[in-house]
Amino acid sequence: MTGLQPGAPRVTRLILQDFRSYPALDLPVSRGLVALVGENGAGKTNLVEALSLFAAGRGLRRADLGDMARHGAERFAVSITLDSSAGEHRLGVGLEPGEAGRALRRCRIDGADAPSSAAFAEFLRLVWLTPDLDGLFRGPAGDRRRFLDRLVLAIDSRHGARVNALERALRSRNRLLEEASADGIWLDAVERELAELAIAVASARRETVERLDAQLLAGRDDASPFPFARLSLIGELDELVASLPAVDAEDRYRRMLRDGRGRDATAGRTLLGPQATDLAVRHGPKDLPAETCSTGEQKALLLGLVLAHARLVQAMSGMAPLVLLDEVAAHLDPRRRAALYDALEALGSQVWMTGADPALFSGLEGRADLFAVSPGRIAGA
Ligand SMILES: Nc1ncnc2c1ncn2[C@@H]1O[C@H](COP(=O)(O)OP(=O)(O)OP(=O)(O)O)[C@@H](O)[C@H]1O
Repeated sequence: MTGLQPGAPRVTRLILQDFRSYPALDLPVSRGLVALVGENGAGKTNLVEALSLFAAGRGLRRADLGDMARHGAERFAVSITLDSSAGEHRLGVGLEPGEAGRALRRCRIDGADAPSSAAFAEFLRLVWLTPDLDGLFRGPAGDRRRFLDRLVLAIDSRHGARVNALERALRSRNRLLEEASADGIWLDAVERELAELAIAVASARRETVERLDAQLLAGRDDASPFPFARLSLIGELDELVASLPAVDAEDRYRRMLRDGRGRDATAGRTLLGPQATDLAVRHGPKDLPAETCSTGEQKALLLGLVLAHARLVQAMSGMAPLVLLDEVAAHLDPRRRAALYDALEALGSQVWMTGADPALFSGLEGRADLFAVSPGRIAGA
């Protein structure tokens, strides 16, 4: 598989130092499709996790950086050489011991310090699918919100900072509501900030959901083994944002917050807002809620969604995103697996896949970089 669009960002070298199970690794990569094969616990997910650190926000395991340093090590470094239409660049992420025993995240671009991982968005975008997401449609709404925010983040790297600020503002309001003697002026100020952030978060989510839904619908192919999904947002605030200009929605939400102080104080949390939104997903061809579909159908739906998202990221950022598929091929029957490889080829992105069984990638000899992973090291297969 060549499959890579001319100019699409691709990793040509991955270097790890004391990252997870790898004391040191220097991996040259040449193709658009990269398959990592090895036994359970060999270190395949660790490698895609290392790449996920170049996305804004948390990595694909949502782990703390401190847990990523190899047991016994205080620091780690992950560095990639990235080739794209913007030329060749060296990007790095690491953890270094800082003052007073506090570890510090370091981000580097071509040898210079970068403020945060959001700065990498100028060079590459990432999307991923992991086994954790298998139960997404049946699981709690909070997991779908997190998934949704990750979809937004791949398009708009400022979304992570927005969501973090919203969570801080919600905590401040909830704390003030707990204090019986809370000063109304403080509450007004916190609610003003909260309303502004809430509308910004809800609008960014809405924009992504609308675009992605349109992308899914435009690419619908009823014969495809990856059925198209239909997406919508459920939530009172989302209805406000859909029906009013942003400034009016913000005013209305601020009033709702003020009127709901008593109710929220009793509940111990802010009941209304983007923290209560849910992402509704339907199986397009069957017109049924995703959570009522079979396990295999849900997986195929999710895969179709992630592939459409990758296309949307490309359309909006001008960059074919790196795609990380952890343990995805193993769940597919042979027809769907062959269709997946065709779809990935058509995507034009660099795609990193993991799997425990070499037979999963047997159709890809000569078309993909196949690496045999064993604890702490990798051999070309
Ligand atoms: N900070 C760390 N230091 C050293 N080893 C670590 C660290 N974190 C995880 N590991 C080791 O990495 C291994 C897990 O690697 P990984 O999750 O990449 O496996 P995998 O090949 O994806 O396996 P599976 O097929 O079971 O998903 C485990 O043996 C674990 O003990």
